[in-house]
Amino acid sequence: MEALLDTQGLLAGYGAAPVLQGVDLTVRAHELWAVLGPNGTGKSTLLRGVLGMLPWTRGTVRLLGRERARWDARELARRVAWVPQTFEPAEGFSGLELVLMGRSPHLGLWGLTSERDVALARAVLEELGVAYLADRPGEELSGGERRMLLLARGLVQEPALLLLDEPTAFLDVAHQVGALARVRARVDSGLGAVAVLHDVNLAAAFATHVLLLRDGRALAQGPVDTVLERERLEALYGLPMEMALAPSGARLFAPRAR
Ligand SMILES: Nc1ncnc2c1ncn2[C@@H]1O[C@H](COP(=O)(O)OP(=O)(O)OP(=O)(O)O)[C@@H](O)[C@H]1O
Repeated sequence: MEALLDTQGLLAGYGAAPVLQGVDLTVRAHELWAVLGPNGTGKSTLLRGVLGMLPWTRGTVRLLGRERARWDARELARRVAWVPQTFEPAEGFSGLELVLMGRSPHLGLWGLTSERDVALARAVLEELGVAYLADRPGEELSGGERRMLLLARGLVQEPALLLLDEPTAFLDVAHQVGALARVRARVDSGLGAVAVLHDVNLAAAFATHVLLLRDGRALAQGPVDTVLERERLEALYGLPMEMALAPSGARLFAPRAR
């Protein structure tokens, strides 16, 4: 199966010194990669580097089999969606209109949305349990409501590859689980996804694979069940950790408080 994303030896940064120091990552359809690591370690930089949004990157980045530099931006936006950490909605747009912006790479010459586009946007809002946001003014929304709209915008884009930067930040626990469950359902149907997360237990529950990133390098990467281990998480965060088995069989990780 052709990789949706393939980076080899990715170096990327903003100033003189690289933040990413040679990351290799291959993501295929049916895979949800969680990227875990301490603050400032390069997780968002990895997503931005993949998308070509940084002052400089070295190494190779291939998206759907083609070098990133050879993609036309609009063509790429039909295949790859990015859900950033935050956004400031321009004034005067409703929740539905903000979500519909995800359809723009698919629209024709005049940029007019069709009934199908609107139906799709409403269906995604419904699926995420936030249909009530459709008619709300974007600038009035809370942090969590904005996050749900960002995710909805990424999903209506109908990408082959979805890149999510902390999609669960600001969400209550029900919306965290709801959002990742919807992403995972699409991954099971053939989407490929990369999600920067801070919650190890959400990664354990929803990811198929994990990349542990520390100081711009991969500490470990691979299938979630083999890579997520207490000792590795201790090395990742520099903190004593505990692991327990829930009655369901799920592994639960927590920092050791004392
Ligand atoms: N626009 C920028 N210009 C210069 N340096 C930056 C810029 N954005 C990020 N950095 C630096 O790059 C490093 C990695 O940042 P990045 O945002 O990738 O970290 P992260 O792992 O996503 O962190 P967090 O978990 O805190 O979101 C940090 O040292 C940060 O200060």
